[in-house]
Amino acid sequence: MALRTLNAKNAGALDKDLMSIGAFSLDQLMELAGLSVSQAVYRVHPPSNGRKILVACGPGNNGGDGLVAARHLWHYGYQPTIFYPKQSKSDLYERLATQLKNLDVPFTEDFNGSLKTTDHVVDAIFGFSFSGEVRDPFKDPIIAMETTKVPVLSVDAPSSWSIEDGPPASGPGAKFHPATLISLTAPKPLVKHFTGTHFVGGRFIPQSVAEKYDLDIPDYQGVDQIAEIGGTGTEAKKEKVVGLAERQGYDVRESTIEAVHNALYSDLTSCRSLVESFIARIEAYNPTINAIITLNPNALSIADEKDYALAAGNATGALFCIPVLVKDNYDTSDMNTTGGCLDLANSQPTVDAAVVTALKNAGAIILGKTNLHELALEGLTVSSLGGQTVNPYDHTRTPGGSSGGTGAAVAASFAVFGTGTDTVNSLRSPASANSLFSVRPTRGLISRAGIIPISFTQDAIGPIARIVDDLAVALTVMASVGYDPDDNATALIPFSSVGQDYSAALYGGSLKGMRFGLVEGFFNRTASNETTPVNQVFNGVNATLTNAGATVVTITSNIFNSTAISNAFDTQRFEYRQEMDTYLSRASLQGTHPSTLAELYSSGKYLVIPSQYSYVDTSLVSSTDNITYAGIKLGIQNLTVALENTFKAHSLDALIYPEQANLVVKIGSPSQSGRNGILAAVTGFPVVTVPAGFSPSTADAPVGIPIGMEILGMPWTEARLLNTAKLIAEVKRVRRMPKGTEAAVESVRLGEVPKIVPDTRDIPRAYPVGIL
Ligand SMILES: NC(=O)C1=CN([C@@H]2O[C@H](COP(=O)(O)OP(=O)(O)OC[C@H]3O[C@@H](n4cnc5c(N)ncnc54)[C@H](O)[C@@H]3O)[C@@H](O)[C@H]2O)[C@@H](O)CC1
Ligand SMILES: [K+]
Repeated sequence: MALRTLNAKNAGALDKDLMSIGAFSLDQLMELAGLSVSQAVYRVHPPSNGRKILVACGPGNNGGDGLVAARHLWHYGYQPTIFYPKQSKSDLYERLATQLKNLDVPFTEDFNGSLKTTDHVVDAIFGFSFSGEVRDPFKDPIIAMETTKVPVLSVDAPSSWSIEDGPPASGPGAKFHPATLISLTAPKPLVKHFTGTHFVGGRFIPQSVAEKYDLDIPDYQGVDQIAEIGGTGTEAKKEKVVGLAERQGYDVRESTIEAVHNALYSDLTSCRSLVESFIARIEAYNPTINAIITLNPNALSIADEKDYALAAGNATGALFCIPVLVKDNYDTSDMNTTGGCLDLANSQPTVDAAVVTALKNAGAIILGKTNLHELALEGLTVSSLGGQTVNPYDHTRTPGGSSGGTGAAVAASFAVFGTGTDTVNSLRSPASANSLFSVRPTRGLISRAGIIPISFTQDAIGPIARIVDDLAVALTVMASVGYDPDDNATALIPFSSVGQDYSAALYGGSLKGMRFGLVEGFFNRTASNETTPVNQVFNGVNATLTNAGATVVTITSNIFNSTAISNAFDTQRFEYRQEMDTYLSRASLQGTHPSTLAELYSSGKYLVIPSQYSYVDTSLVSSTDNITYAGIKLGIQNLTVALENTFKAHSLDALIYPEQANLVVKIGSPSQSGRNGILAAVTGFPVVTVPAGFSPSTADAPVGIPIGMEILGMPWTEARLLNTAKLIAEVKRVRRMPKGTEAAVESVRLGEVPKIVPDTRDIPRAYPVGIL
């Protein structure tokens, strides 16, 4: 919106009224003005963009605003330097200068010299009482601001501009176009000529005064002293652009990394608008899906930094401005990391997980954290802190798990992609149940440092996405951590996989001539409403692959029995307690949290599903010293050899099988039964999960319930698996949006990131909290 303007004469009269009718003192008005200036600086140039701020102060009240702003900026952690060549001798100004000197804020006489080392400039030289041509000693600083590449924020007016008519026709300031302007109390007529980012600061004007001068009160948000407004500035451009974007069909639903980058780099949208669009979807649909534990309170300011970088030509990173949701068992230094467990509600890592750092370094915006099956121990995605996450395709069903919050959120387009962890099934079950792609990498490919652990042998982490291409970019970034001394398994990475670009592997190749082993032991051939749809979808997969020229061999070996593998080789109960005790006792884990697993399970603030009571009870007393553990590790080696031999015996490119032999279970079920993740989990072989089809449509599941396929390959063959997944996705287009979250959501300008409170009211009664 464009606000009504105030000419110089009325601006002066308004100030007088504020002091007489309004009963404000000059000190107060200046304090409020300077405070709003400091907030505007923070908004356009957060400290992470560079802390050095050069504040140019003129001889009048505009200069006073600059002195006040500098003091606030110092307290926000900036390092201001003051250029104040014509210092007023009045008591007010001397006190303002003393206040700065008491903070050791330096004063400089060398504007041009200081400009060379500063990160941002505040122009508080002249305000609404400026007239005529600029006189010394201010000519040089204005010429310097005109030409510098350092961004400038002008207070009330770009100094040298006529209050009514804008920039002078010639002389100093004729080409002065600051990046940002903050109009105090109300915009002046000169804003017609201003095209940058425009704020108004004046959240103290009484209604009576506003009415007398016919002023619009802008829409201040939260505790902000400032509001960004439209008119001819950037905001207007953004508003126009959003409208254009809608007309041209750009939409965050089902958006991909490439689509987001195209929109951003062709100026169809801004990073902030993008983030707002995803948040709008979360606000609209999360109350039903309950997939989010927390949103990142800094997401919008990070987006602003990205926009600033983009404007400056510094948009770098494969994930520049890509909103990503991470499972809440990934350590994040700016959000608690809870594992969905009430007893970890206030557990605050001070160091990001290695992969979180990698995602941020690649430009991603960590939009928030997703619910999971508590501590990632099962696949129903219910937790004492996060409640029950709901499958967006069928609200009576679970979203799979344990990374079910990520699965449901990505399916509902709450972010471009998300991350998960997988100890037995947890990256694959949510992909399968939400018509998504995921990769469980070879053991060691991605560092697990800073992830709430379960099992050194079985834990793996990876991305979940709506298309293979995004999965490949995300895997490339997550695997870029490489060897990490904090996770010994990363020492296994072969040279050929170090720094690999998985996107490059997506092109070329053909299904023709490929050989797939269809694992018969991983099906449930007893006909039922829950199993028949899976079997029928796989008949279709078989036909599609065969039609594309591939050979599908049925593998009948009796080693492929998930229940038997699980009973014989699962290592979790031996490794869990030691791993968790190490995680919980690290010095870098701050906030309040238990320091051992035993302490956690004596708190009463946890949820364990009854079918896992004995597993957790055993874990609390067992360890890797247990005599049976060595035998199990040996057994896994034998299984690994048998698996390799299956590949060799049939000249296979990959094994294929349903992630789950039945449909994803209903909410309230005793467990997520029928899954086949254990084979890859214990052997450490990589799996890419792809959507395979849907069950028939029903009233509860209008587009059907998603059914997913695992493609398991030999170690370190992620590139080939992704290529295969892409080829399959090309001949078998499966993914569809969930009906319930299908509608577009109009986004709104947000002053701050809304707080999301997970819904724990619907935890099924079958899972009592605090019982073990
Ligand atoms: N008066 C108030 O109560 C408030 C004033 N505010 C600030 O005060 C500003 C207005 O303050 P002032 O009326 O003191 O005036 P300004 O700060 O706009 O500047 C006037 C000073 O600049 C000098 N000057 C004018 N034209 C010049 C030229 N061509 N070359 C060199 N020097 C020139 C004048 O001699 C005078 O010393 C507003 O724009 C705003 O920033 C805000 O703090 C809000 C409250
Ligand atoms: K100014």
